[in-house]
Amino acid sequence: MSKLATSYPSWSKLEQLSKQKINLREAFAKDPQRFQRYSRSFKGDRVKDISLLFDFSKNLIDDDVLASLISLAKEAKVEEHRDAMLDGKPINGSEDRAVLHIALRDLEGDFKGKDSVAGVKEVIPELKHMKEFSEAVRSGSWKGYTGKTIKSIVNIGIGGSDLGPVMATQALKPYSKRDLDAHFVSNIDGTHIAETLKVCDPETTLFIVASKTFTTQETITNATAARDWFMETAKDKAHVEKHFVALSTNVKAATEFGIAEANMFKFWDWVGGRYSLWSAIGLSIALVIGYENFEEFLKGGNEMDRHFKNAKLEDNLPVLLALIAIWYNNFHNAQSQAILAYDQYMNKFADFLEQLEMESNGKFITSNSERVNYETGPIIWGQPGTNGQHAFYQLIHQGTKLIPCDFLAPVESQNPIRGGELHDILLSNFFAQPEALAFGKTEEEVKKELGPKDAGNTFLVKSKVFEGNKPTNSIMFQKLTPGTLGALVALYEHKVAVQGFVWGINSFDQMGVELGKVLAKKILPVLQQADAQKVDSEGHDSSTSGLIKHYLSNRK
Ligand SMILES: O=P(O)(O)OC[C@H]1O[C@@H](O)[C@@H](O)[C@@H](O)[C@@H]1O
Repeated sequence: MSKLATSYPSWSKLEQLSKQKINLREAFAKDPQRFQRYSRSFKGDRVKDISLLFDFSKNLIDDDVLASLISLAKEAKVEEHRDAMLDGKPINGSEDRAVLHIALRDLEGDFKGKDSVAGVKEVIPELKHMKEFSEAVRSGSWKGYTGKTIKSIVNIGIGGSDLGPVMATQALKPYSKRDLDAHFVSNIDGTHIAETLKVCDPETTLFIVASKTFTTQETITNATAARDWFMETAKDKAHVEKHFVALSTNVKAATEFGIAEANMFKFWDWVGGRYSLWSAIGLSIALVIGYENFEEFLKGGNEMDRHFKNAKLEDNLPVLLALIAIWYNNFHNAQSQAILAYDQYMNKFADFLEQLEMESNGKFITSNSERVNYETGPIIWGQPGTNGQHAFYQLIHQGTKLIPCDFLAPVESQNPIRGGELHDILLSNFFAQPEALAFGKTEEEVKKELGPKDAGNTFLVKSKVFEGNKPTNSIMFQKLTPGTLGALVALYEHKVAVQGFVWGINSFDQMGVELGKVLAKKILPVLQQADAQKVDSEGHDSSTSGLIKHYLSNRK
């Protein structure tokens, strides 16, 4: 059973340690080996193109802090929780489910403990189905109802059934089949599907209805709208099977929607939505980058799984990433964390991590049903570099909030424009920003720089001071290959799990998304009946009633 994290001896020790201010200028000056001491490298042993360098030396840590964070992980039994997860124990207690996204990428059978869990043995046959189907569509042997090759795919899904595929297809665009357009429709705002259908041809479009539960209102409604649009041209229901496939754990509901069993790609209840891009939900990824590349992506995830299982805590990348974030979240009052990827292909990476981290760890109840008396998951946000530099970095450098940042960048660009000049400029920024954040600029330095003419202008001088001491992680990877992306995603997945283990919460349910859904379902009939009189009898507060009535009396 999980305890309150504040009950661990190391928690109090860390509270003490957080009172001693670590100054990064002094720490680096004192220790020429600081980078060597606080960085780790990681190489794939099966997927050879994976090579990561994780530098955490620009953090407000020293050996004492690090040792106490590691002790905290031990006291919270992170290794035992990890092993229970990898063994397929039902660690998602509120739903009594195993948490086995690792099984989806365990192609070589490294994790035996999970094999008795129902569904695990179906992973490989289901992958075979995805392989055959994606190859048929990509090669052109799968034809639409008029005998034409598929030119567009439209993934209709939301949350985990959207964000992972969107992020990964963007990230791996260099590996994509350029003559196959991929679209993603998620929002129930009719604009999303309308604008997508405008650029699609019913004869050459394949719709992928992606929904774990197959009950999600947005997805089922958008899929129904897509089917209506398709039927306007195709007329005959029998043509649906050439143009609609389903990705789901709910075979019954997908069948009721009219999707033939042969066009269903299954997964299992032990795959959480935000962990589902490795499952059938990744079909759009396989279609875009090809099955072999998709498999490399899976293998990259598995490289990180084995590292997570085998590396000692001091060298374990997900553990270190998690503990460092806990250090700021719980001992320095940091409310948020920024994800800053210096790779344009990763422009959806922060969006993806938003769900991964915030839906997983935005919880106030421990697995022991106690209310936590400490902060849990931070707010995750970000934009790719260098765009963010010209937008919100001002606040990170000189604002009043502490925002720890993860900087990520590839050594090799996929697009070495002007002989690599643009990439050098990009990377010069990737190196410069964490340096500026860590070391800042003192008043003396500002005065010196301004020279005698302006050094007496106090407001100017003070405005130009950078206090520095802002913590960052830097993660460099060789190149954004499918394997590397797999390893990076798994790195963050396990980071989230470790944090949940320390905070004693269940990172694998998402009860907090339910209440709003229930209330919306109650309000919808009132909007459909357009009965403004009835609104008052529905028992809403005056604000909600007022807003509904405003809508009903003003809509056309
Ligand atoms: O894949 P389906 O079942 O449509 O769910 C889509 C999304 O729904 C949300 O409310 C959350 O529960 C997410 O975790 C999930 O990914």
